[in-house]
This record gives sequence, structure tokens and C-alpha cells, in this order.
Amino acid sequence: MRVLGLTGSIGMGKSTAANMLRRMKLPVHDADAAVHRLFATGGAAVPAIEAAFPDSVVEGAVDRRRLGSAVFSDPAALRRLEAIVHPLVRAEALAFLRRHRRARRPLVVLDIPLLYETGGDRLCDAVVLVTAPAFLQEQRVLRRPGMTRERLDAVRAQQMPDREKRRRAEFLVLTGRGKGDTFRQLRRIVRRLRPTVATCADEGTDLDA
Ligand SMILES: CC(C)(COP(=O)(O)OP(=O)(O)OC[C@H]1O[C@@H](n2cnc3c(N)ncnc32)[C@H](O)[C@@H]1O)[C@@H](O)C(=O)NCCC(=O)NCCS
Ligand SMILES: Nc1ncnc2c1ncn2[C@@H]1O[C@H](COP(=O)(O)OP(=O)(O)OP(=O)(O)O)[C@@H](O)[C@H]1O
Repeated sequence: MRVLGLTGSIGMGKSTAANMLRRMKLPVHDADAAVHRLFATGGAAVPAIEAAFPDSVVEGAVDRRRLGSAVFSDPAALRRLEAIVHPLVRAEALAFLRRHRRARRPLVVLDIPLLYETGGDRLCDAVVLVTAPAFLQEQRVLRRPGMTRERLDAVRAQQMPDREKRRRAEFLVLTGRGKGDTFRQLRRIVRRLRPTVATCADEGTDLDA
């Protein structure tokens, strides 16, 4: 089984690319979705988060906005949060790989925002980096409700620079030229890695529409 990593800095188009890979019938493990489950009511990370960041748990679930405000401007606090969350997410990703290896899947995807920062690339045979010019990244992120320039700068300061990720990744997918173009770039990569299986039932779908 081959493992394809998918990563990219904030707003570069990772979730969009992950959805496209799902449409190509690839199993995708979404680290962000795993964090959402861990933080929801009854989630495995809630007690540890409550102990470390008491103001960030409201009615039994983690309030992500509050937690984000507490950690993105405080690197030491972010490290404490990561020490709680990353081992749990890693265990889920490993279980996902075991399950699909047993099912003899030829190619699976690990979608991890902090792939390089957490050493997740060591689990992968190749890594796809989604990337776009910085001005486009800013435009996209600043459109999100509640996002400010300060928060964007704080998040970016905590992430490996895009240029360093570009240096490391085996495949670059440029997301600034429309979704149809992104889809075609991804399809080419998947065909290279999984040459014997038809990649997509949706060929010809107009993703720019
Ligand atoms: C701080 C939290 C609660 C903020 O949640 P919120 O919903 O407001 O933002 P979201 O998760 O969508 O993240 C916004 C952007 O910040 C980036 N980001 C998230 N965590 C980190 C981190 N530890 N270091 C650098 N960038 C990060 C994301 O990749 C994304 O680009 C959340 O990001 C979190 O729990 N982060 C720590 C866990 C983690 O490292 N997750 C990322 C990969 S598993
Ligand atoms: N390939 C693309 N072509 C055009 N627009 C795109 C593309 N990918 C993403 N976008 C737009 O950019 C914005 C951010 O995309 P997305 O949510 O996929 O980013 P992300 O990298 O997952 O962000 P984050 O790391 O913050 O979770 C969305 O508004 C989306 O429509």
C-alpha cells in the first residue's frame, strides 16, 4: 500500500484538495476532523484540555475560538496543546493505515495540516503540497468570519514557511488557477501513483462552475 501525504499552510486549499481525492475514491484520513471529534462533547481530549486550559471548555466541549485565542499568540501554550492532541491524532492515523493495509488498498491519503512539523511525512511514500501565492492565501483566509490579520499572522508564524514545504514535497499542486485545474493536477499525481485503477468517475465534471 502507498501512503500519500497531503499538506499545506492555512488557506492554501487543503480541504478542497482532500475532497477531490475522496471523489477519486481514495480513502482519506483527515487530521482536522479527528481533532474536531476529540474536542466534541465526550471527546477523548476534553478532560486534558479542561485541565490545561480551563476557560476553553464550555458545556463539556472545547470552544475552538477561545482555545485558538489562548494558544496562537503564545507558543508555549500551543506546545502544551499539541502535546495533548498530536499523540491522539497520530494513534488514529496509524489505526487508519492498519485498517486499509489489511483491506489491501493500493493508495490512501493522510491529510495533515502539520505534516512536516509533526514528522508525519515519515509515514508517507510521497507528499503533495497545496500552495498558492501569499496574496491569494490572505484573501481566502481574511474572508472567513471572525478572522483578522493579527490571527492570520499569528497562525502563519507557527507554521513552517511555505517555501520550506515546497522544498520538501515530492508534488506541488498550485491552487491559484481554479478548481478544475487543481483537480487535473491531482488526477495526474494519483494516476502516477495508482496507474492500474481508473481514478475517477467524475471526469469531465466542471469544477470551476
Ligand atoms: C487552536 C485550535 C483550537 C483553533 O481551532 P480553529 O477552529 O479556530 O482553527 P483551525 O483548527 O481551523 O486552524 C486554523 C489554521 O491554524 C492551523 N493550525 C492549527 N493548529 C496549529 C498548530 N498547532 N500549529 C500551526 N498551525 C496550526 C491550521 O492548520 C489552520 O490552517 C485548533 O487549531 C487546534 O486545536 N490546534 C492544535 C491541534 C493541531 O495541531 N491541529 C492541527 C493538526 S492535527
Ligand atoms: N483549488 C482551488 N481553486 C480555487 N479556490 C480554492 C481552491 N482551493 C481552495 N480554494 C478556496 O480557498 C478557500 C480555502 O480553501 P480550503 O478550506 O480548502 O483551505 P485549507 O487549506 O483547508 O484551509 P485551513 O488550513 O485553514 O483549514 C476556500 O474559500 C476555497 O473555496
